[in-house]
Amino acid sequence: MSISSSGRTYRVALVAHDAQKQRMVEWVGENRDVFDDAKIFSTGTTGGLLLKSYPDLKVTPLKSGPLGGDQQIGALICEEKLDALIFFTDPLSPLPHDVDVKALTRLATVYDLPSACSPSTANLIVHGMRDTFL
Ligand SMILES: O=C(CO)COP(=O)(O)O
Repeated sequence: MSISSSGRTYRVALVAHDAQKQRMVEWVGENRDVFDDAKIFSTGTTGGLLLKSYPDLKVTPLKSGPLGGDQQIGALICEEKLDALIFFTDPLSPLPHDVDVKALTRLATVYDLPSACSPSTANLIVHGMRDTFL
């Protein structure tokens, strides 16, 4: 059964910091039933890796995170063009664009967008996606 069988296409942002990128690729692979027909927005490097592993996914890669990609995803949240944000963050490394990361997660809260910063919480969101959209 496809995600759009409910008549709606799920719109999700998938973002991962470097130390979490491999986990993100694996996690998407584990949840292909949810993502096969979803409209996916990603920061540049994350999106490139997802497309390399799964060329048939509908991924729109934006700018790389440190070059404004987080802010582009934040803009999509403000415009209410996303249904969820899955952002595998790296809590153990300093980042040059930490303020952008904070702004992005803050906007997800401002707009009460379902969001997850780790795989276990992301699993709960895809569980909900299956219930709502499959
Ligand atoms: O830095 C990021 C999010 O803050 C991710 O960006 P990339 O996917 O371009 O590495």
